[in-house]
Amino acid sequence: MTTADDAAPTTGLIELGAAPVHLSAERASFAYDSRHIALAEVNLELHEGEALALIGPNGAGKSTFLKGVLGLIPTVSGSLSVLGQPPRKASRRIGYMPQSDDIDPEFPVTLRQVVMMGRYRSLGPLRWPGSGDRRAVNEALERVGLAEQAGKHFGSLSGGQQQRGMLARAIVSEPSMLLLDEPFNGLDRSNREALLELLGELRASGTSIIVSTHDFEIATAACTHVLLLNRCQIEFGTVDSVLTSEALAETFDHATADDEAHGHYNTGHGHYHETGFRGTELEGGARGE
Ligand SMILES: Nc1ncnc2c1ncn2[C@@H]1O[C@H](COP(=O)(O)OP(=O)(O)OP(=O)(O)O)[C@@H](O)[C@H]1O
Repeated sequence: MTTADDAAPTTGLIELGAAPVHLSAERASFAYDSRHIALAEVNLELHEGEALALIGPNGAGKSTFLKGVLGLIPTVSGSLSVLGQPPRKASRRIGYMPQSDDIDPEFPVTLRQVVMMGRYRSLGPLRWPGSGDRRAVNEALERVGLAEQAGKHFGSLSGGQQQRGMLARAIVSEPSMLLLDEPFNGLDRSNREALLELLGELRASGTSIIVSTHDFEIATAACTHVLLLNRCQIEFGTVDSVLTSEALAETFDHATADDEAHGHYNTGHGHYHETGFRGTELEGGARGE
């Protein structure tokens, strides 16, 4: 058995002319405690500039996978290499936008200060932000269309603006890889389109992206690859090859069967019915029909 930390560092270049490998998982399994595997047997490879959508019901393991890539939870079997390194060592080169944030809206902090938090890891313990850091913050705010709000109290911004601020924080250190947990939730159409455009620009500059989403339209518009999950890998491949009605049925129906059989995890089956995810996208919008 190998673990992430045992994985041999690679140069990231697998063959002449190939794009560098940014993420490589071989039978990787993740756990929060020693008794329960939260997500089992992931096998995939993602290259520079590619984008991966994580799709599965509630409790399927999407956030768990992101935490595994960040090295916040261990790879308990198999191996995971991130940017050619074990996950914890690569985390400085990763930008992360969590699903919900820990910033109390009452906390007296400006948007500019929130974005500067994204520079602290690269600043190190004994260095104050310099002009380069301030320039990076301004540029990140510019990219998400919030330059004019920089001095505002973070808590006074709208929900969509706060989300864009968190995205600015995730990209301010120019990460090689960007992880986004449900970034499109609650965004209106124009904010969604602006985010899609920004993700396209980041990919064109070589950033790889992993995005957890419940939205097929986003997966198709923003991503090159899809990982279907339900506590284990159901399927991985290019968007066109994976988003078939059969694979989606397996991902979501399997959830119901397991949930009923074992009653031990939240599949979110009802949620997908309620939102029309299965009723609309699976039947009408899925590929391969
Ligand atoms: N901090 C934790 N400690 C122990 N188990 C956890 C923890 N967080 C998640 N899990 C378990 O790991 C499994 C996968 O959960 P995860 O949050 O990764 O799913 P998800 O696909 O991101 O769900 P959602 O769409 O609801 O955000 C679930 O069984 C969940 O209960």
